[in-house]
Amino acid sequence: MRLTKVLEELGSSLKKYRNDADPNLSGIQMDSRKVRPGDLFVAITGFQIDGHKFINEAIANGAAAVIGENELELSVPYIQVFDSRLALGRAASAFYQHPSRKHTVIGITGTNGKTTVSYILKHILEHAGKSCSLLGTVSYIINNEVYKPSNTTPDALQIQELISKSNDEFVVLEVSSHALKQYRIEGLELDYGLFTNLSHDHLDYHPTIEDYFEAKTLMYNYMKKEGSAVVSRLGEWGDRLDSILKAKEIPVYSIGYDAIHDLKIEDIKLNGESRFDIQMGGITYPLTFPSPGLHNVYNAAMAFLTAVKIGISPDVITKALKSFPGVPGRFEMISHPEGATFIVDYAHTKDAIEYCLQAAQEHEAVKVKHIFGFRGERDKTKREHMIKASAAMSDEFTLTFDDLNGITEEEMANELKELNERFGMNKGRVITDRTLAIREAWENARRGEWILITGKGPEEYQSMYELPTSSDKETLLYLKKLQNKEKVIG
Ligand SMILES: CC(=O)N[C@H]1[C@@H](OP(=O)(O)OP(=O)(O)OC[C@H]2O[C@@H](n3ccc(=O)[nH]c3=O)[C@H](O)[C@@H]2O)O[C@H](CO)[C@@H](O)[C@@H]1O[C@H](C)C(=O)N[C@@H](C)C(=O)N[C@H](CCC(=O)O)C(=O)O
Ligand SMILES: Nc1ncnc2c1ncn2[C@@H]1O[C@H](COP(=O)(O)OP(=O)(O)OP(=O)(O)O)[C@@H](O)[C@H]1O
Repeated sequence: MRLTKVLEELGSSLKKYRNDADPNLSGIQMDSRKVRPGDLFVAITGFQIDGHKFINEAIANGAAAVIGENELELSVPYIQVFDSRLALGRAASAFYQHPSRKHTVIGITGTNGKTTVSYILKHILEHAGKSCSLLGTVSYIINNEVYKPSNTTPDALQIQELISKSNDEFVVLEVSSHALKQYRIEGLELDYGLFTNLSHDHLDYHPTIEDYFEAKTLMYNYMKKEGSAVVSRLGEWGDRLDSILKAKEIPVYSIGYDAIHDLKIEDIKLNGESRFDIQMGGITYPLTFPSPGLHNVYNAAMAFLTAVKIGISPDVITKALKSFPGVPGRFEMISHPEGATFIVDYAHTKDAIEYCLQAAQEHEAVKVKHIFGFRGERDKTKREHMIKASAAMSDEFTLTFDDLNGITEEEMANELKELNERFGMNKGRVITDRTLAIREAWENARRGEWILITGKGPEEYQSMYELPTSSDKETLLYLKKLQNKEKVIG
């Protein structure tokens, strides 16, 4: 593609174009190390490092043109822009010929539930005989091929490239607030924009919860003309978003507990699996959903309403929900030979912990134990609330290491001790070594107990383990195998 073709799409982000050569571009890169002859290099002012420092390297590697924010004279055509991240999205979309226009694209934002709702939607769509790509925290899946994720929402370049490879009719993608602030979905066009909920999280990145909410609303700047929103109005943020979207004249379909909503949830019965009714258009649909917990009722309801709007029949959706296999690392159960149940769950907010502990209680557990920790520098303000939730709803809990992420073992150990003393209500203790904490729980597990281990799904990049496994689930499976072996040998 010619450089001028890309330039046409930069719109108001273009500041200055300093060369009238028009090279044919063979690719786009934002990392100088990946530049091949004929590529367009986009220099990003990063959080860690300034990409403009690598322009010479990019040119030495054969860059045919460069986009950047600084005032520069270069030996190749240089396009100066106001914001390189924004320009990157637009340029990548142009280069890959606007791939999102060829698919029905569903963006999902919110604090919790994005991964779960995306998996439920993919399952429903496939049940209805349709194909669906998925981009999110656990994996990127395109044409049934699984790629290891770099982020919850990939960078703009990767999004456009992956979607351009997709032969699937639908694309479901998780849209994080980080991604929205960093223009990672610039150049993407959405058919449906889903909002799950908002709660205390990522306040290390967003100065206030208002800023966090505002970032979430940015997703709706990327709707196709005929696009619509599906909003959970089970909380105040959903109500606020509803007003904002109506002011923008974006059609909103909502879920809630009242008849004013397009989908009304009622008659919830939680006992391991979830049974509940959905009222839509004067018809009641009784549903069974195998993933435990009230939060999963909400997730299933969001997916139900979205699927109906897509045009899938409620009968097909009902059947699909009943056979939903669950999401890796979300309330995954591992049975203990003595009759206890271990659960691995990715809960890392106060709300998520409460939903999970409530779901364990629904099973009439003899005792509910909880093992969890905190990520290093991230979100220090939410730790107190997570401990309070656990102290209020579990019978006992263990604080342990999670990702240390920027702080030392000693600092984290002291923090766990101090937080436990202040907010643990004498129910907590600290075992810093996570593997040891899990092993200790495994060895002491008794019939009827539920032991919830939260904070880590299967995502490898979250791992802080050295040995012998890379996730909480693998640790449990390893202990189980070890115990079975010991039994055989004994
Ligand atoms: C803090 C943050 O959000 N950083 C994101 C940001 O990185 P950055 O562009 O600032 O990276 P940088 O290292 O400063 O590099 C600047 C530029 O120099 C370039 N470079 C660098 C070295 C070199 O030799 N040559 C070169 O050209 C780099 O390719 C880059 O373009 O832009 C990158 C591209 O989009 C992201 O991958 C990266 O996410 C990092 C890995 C990250 O950890 N982000 C987290 C906080 C995040 O985004 N999380 C959310 C979900 C959160 C949740 O819900 O739990 C997510 O969507 O994943
Ligand atoms: N609708 C919901 N409301 C509150 N908590 C939820 C909801 N759905 C899931 N959870 C809890 O949050 C955890 C993370 O769920 P999920 O991975 O679906 O969310 P996410 O938005 O993708 O999270 P992240 O952005 O951090 O990857 C789950 O393991 C569960 O404990």
